[in-house]
Amino acid sequence: ISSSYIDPSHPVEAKQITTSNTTNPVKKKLPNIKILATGGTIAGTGSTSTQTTGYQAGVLTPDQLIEAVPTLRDIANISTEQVARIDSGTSNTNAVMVKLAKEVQKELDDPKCDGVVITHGTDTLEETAYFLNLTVHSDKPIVVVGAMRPSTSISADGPLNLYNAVALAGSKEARGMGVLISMNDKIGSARDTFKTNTTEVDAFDNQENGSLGNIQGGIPYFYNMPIKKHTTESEFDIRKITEDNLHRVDIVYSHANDDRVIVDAAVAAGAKGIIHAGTGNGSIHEKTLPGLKDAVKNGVVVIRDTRVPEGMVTHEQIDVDNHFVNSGNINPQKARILLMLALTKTEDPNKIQAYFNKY
Ligand SMILES: NC(=O)C[C@H](N)C(=O)O
Repeated sequence: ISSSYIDPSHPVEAKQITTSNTTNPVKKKLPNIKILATGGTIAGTGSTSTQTTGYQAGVLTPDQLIEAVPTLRDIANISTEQVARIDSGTSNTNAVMVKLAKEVQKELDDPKCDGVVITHGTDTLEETAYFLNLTVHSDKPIVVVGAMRPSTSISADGPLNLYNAVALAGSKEARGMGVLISMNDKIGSARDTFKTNTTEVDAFDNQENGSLGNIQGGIPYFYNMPIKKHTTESEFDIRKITEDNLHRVDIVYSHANDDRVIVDAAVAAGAKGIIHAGTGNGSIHEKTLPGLKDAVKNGVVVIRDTRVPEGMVTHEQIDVDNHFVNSGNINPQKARILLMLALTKTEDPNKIQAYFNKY
């Protein structure tokens, strides 16, 4: 991999590599895959081959990414587009997600396109993937992929991750599975996959929700399918959503000695929704609770979620005393995505609870 990748001793300026819009002459039997690039570490460069933190994300163009993996041409007809060029930890926004989702929809609506791969920074990859899972309408494969080491690193993980993602996007097995996250030879659903490690290559996991499968030798093997509704069965539709439709939703992280200050600040900032990442089974500190009750009185929807990675917060019905919606087993950052979308339809906590049960 590293020999076909950029020589780490000579970090290359974007301009020095010939970029091209001309892909291989179309080979009949290969799937047509669109790569939509958004930046991230997969397109990042460092100043030495051992720099694995503090590098610059989103430097390489998508054509540079595919030039680094020549065997991609053997498995797909690839075309590329740069949708954003950001570090997803510092610069991802609702606007970027909306723009990307509209692009994904546009590509998949083209009968000639067989699947889409999105290259993305890993920090907020799970949020973008879940947004796409709930808003794009297509049963064609949609695969989101990133890397933990920059392209210039020894044993960079980007090339194989990208190869696997393209193989997955071109497979018939991935059809109808919703948006998939493919990293480190694993396949996970956008809903149930999340980042669990700050720097290691094996940074994404599904924990108790389980993975969907693995990729070996460029072949995807599925063992499970997502049970929660997605893509073609979703009530949310990116063709009808703009950035302006998405209300402010804040996440409040609970802790010992907590109080209502952050909740009040969120309400003052105009939040229409608050995800309360409580302790344990969605516990809310007694000093925070009055703030959340007042928020509800002011028309804010409160989701009772947890900061604990596994287990669920009592499901299926709202907290009748306080009109808080229970999150089920979705983590706070994904709950923010779902609540933003739910608020485009209703402010009724009972209806929003139904969305949390379904998606
Ligand atoms: N590994 C990565 O991609 C991290 C990077 N900060 C990003 O999210 O863009």
